[in-house]
Amino acid sequence: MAIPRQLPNAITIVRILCAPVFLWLLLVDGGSDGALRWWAGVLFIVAIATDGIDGYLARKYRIVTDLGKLLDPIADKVLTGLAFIGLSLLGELPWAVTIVVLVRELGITVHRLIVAGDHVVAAAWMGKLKTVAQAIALALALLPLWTVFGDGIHIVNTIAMWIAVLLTVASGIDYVITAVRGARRRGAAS
Ligand SMILES: O=P(O)(O)OC[C@H](O)CO
Repeated sequence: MAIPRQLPNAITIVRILCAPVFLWLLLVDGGSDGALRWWAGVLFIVAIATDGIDGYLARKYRIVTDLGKLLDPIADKVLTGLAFIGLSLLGELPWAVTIVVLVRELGITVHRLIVAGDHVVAAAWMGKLKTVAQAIALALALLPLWTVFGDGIHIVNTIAMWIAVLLTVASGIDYVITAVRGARRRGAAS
């Protein structure tokens, strides 16, 4: 069975378009734990879940494109970045955490775009693990689960967020080390 060649990239673009809608749902009533907050959390989970689907379809049907390779991580970062910003705007996450995450995400994105003409910086395994950890931590923080499980859930949320932030920093350092080693190798070869 064949699928339209542009389907994976179309899914990626839908993920980007979901991001502002999700942020609006989160902020529109001040982040209160009503229906809109639940919808914000559900939309975030559905949108971030498509991250696995577009990549899977592209690989399965051998329709991986350079555009897709660049667009896919950007779509993740728009969605997770707005989630971090939204939680900080609501006063539920320190801005220091959000800034550290945004600097790391922006850094790897700018690096990818700068070297794109020369080589592709593929997502490393630690980067993929980081995205999963961020998705779990953000989903836990966005859904008003305290209305179901009580305030104890905040301890789980805090631990999940720490794991996500540590992986974010560690995977950023991993990319820097890989980039420096690659530059040295290319320098030695020329
Ligand atoms: O390491 P990053 O920041 O490029 O993220 C990895 C991608 O999100 C995996 O889809």
